[in-house]
Amino acid sequence: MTTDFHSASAQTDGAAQTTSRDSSDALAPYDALVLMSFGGPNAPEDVVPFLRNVTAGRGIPEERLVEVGEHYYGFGGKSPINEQNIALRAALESELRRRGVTLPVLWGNRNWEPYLTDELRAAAKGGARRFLAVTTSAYYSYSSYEQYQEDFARATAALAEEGLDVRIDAVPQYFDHPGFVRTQRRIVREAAEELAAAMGAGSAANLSENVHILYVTHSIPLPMQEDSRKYGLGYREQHLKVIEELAAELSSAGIEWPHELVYCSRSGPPQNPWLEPDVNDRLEELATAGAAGVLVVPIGFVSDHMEVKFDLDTEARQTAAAQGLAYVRAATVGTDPEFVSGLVDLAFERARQMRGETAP
Ligand SMILES: CC1=C(CCC(=O)O)c2cc3nc(cc4[nH]c(cc5[nH]c(cc1n2)c(C)c5CCC(=O)O)c(CCC(=O)O)c4C)C(CCC(=O)O)=C3C
Ligand SMILES: [Fe+2]
Repeated sequence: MTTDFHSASAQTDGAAQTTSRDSSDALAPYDALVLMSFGGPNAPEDVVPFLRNVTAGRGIPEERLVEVGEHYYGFGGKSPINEQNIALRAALESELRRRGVTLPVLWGNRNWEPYLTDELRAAAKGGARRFLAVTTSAYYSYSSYEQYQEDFARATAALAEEGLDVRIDAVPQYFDHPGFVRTQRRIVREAAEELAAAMGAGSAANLSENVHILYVTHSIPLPMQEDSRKYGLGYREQHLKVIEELAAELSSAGIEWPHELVYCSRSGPPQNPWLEPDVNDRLEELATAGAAGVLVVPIGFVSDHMEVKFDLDTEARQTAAAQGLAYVRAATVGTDPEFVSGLVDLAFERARQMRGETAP
């Protein structure tokens, strides 16, 4: 997998030097687009060193690390996230080519190979200097946004020490961007029909049983939630804004199921408060209150990585089954063409701003 990437990057390093500005004007002054992500293990022997990278100095209890390690071992020690990022990188590249842009698309991570700093170094040695990053998180908070900004600063500083003067800018988070929201609208409509079909109804609008929608995102500690309010809308409220749009979409299709925002993947010491309720707790409560089915919509995640595969497709699905609830988990945006095209629109927009053609 890394081999694949390195051969792609070897080609693109050359391109950064030789590509004429003409074909790449839409992203000038940038020399490359960078897909920035979290990273995940590729094999069982990667799991412990990966978890050490993630939690370095962050006070995650040992029991939690063992538990999360088990999630990865349960999937052969391999996170799905890397293949998903390889696919997203390729989709971004195709969309750029379709629009006549020949710039390379690099892929770098915070916690596992290919590491951001290494990928930037290779590109910089090929002559690239200015990078525009797109991250795999749609929302603003310390973990989903600022930590990536810190990664960019750290990589830039490390390369400066080596005499490589690079600069990285990023597109804004995109939870409220049309490419993301329209894709989620389509996804939620399709998933509602899937649940209706699973429950034997002809259509979602005609489903008369007691069904609920649980929109799911990654829990964060309450102080991190509080801090995220500096972005205008806090982390939780950014999700509520997306949910409002999705509820309107469903309503226009005659689907008025009750819905709420719930959380998964809580970690940290039990005495520290995190955003609640947990998806599993709500599934049990809803079943007790007479619900017959649930639609779980992972709006907090852009692809089916470990939180989705384990916390939702494994654990929450089991909870629902034990309660006799019909359960459908909606797709994530993944490499949906409308989503990918929206990311490229954002990159073009950022480049226009950088060239002084539009106001930031
Ligand atoms: C908001 C948020 C996103 C954003 C949504 C997004 O970006 O999609 C996200 C993404 C991810 N988090 C991931 C994995 C982990 N996160 C951890 C720990 C933590 N996450 C937190 C928050 C978030 N995390 C927090 C506040 C912690 C504890 C403190 C800390 O350590 O900062 C831990 C340590 C063990 C544990 O405590 O669970 C692991 C292994 C993976 C990879 C999955 C894969 O391999 O497929 C991905 C994409
Ligand atoms: Fe996380």
